[in-house]
Amino acid sequence: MKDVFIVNPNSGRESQYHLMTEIKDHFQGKRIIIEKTKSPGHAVHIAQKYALNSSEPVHIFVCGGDGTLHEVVNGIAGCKHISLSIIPIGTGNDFIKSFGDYQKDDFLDLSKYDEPVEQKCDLLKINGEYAINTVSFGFDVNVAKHVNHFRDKIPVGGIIPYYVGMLASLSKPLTQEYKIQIDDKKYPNDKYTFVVFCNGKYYGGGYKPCPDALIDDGKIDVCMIRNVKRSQIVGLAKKYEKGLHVQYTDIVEMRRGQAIHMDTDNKDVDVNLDGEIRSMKNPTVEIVPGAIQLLLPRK
Ligand SMILES: Nc1ncnc2c1ncn2[C@@H]1O[C@H](COP(=O)(O)OP(=O)(O)OP(=O)(O)O)[C@@H](O)[C@H]1O
Repeated sequence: MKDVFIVNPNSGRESQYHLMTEIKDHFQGKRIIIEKTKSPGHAVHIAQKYALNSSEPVHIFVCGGDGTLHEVVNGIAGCKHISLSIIPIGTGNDFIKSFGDYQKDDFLDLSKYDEPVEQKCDLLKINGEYAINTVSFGFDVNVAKHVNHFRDKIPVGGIIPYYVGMLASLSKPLTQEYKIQIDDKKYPNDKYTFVVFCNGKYYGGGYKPCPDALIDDGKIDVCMIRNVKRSQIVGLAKKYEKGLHVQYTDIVEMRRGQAIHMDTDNKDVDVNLDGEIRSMKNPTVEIVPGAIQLLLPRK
């Protein structure tokens, strides 16, 4: 088995220093490969190199945040000879929060990957691109856009960019109109504030749109929140953080399915895939069961 570290050198500079020291200590005398990304999108190509060029088993450690994880997943989806471990040195690292039995430090401890726990993981596929955690439309996409914009200007870590993004988004319209079809069921045209499709449970720096989502159930969990008023958003956000919004059945609808179509009237809409923003019209989201072999740290 070949061990390959794909590292975003811009992610968590302090944790990165510790990680490099730990890699040297832990793998002393063993052959490992460290691949540092050079630009956004590069991690896809690095991962593809190992996915396509050989059938020798490869253990990829993705070292970064959810953005780097998203890229690596897009390079290796469906490749049976690649296993993936996540070393969360990014800012939000929302995907690993779905593993409730683990703390972040467990993922950072390289000695815990000597006898790892195998875990199959589904992926979401939307118009040809994969997402491992969430795909979403609406208010949170505006927030994510502002978060990315703010981080480009002021390199502040932690939760601050998410709060700034939230405040900036409150000045924009809070709803968009969509026609949604989940498997065979069509939902009437309606105004939605959030539409979130989940494989993992958390996104956006710790919000919990689909508290019951499982990464290996072959299903997409769906959270649709209709027409929230500006005066309701802060109260709702507090509940949303804990996954308690599901109680508001007058505005919140929770569903589960395998294929979802969004009719956007042929207009381009912004979509958030694991924190990366894309623009698409009439997208279809499907589940791809067991597309990734995860190796989790030993418990
Ligand atoms: N060498 C690089 N230079 C500039 N940007 C890079 C480089 N390598 C990767 N990136 C980009 O950096 C973005 C953010 O990285 P990443 O997701 O690893 O950290 P983060 O944003 O701190 O974490 P999180 O997404 O969990 O909040 C990714 O979208 C990726 O495309």
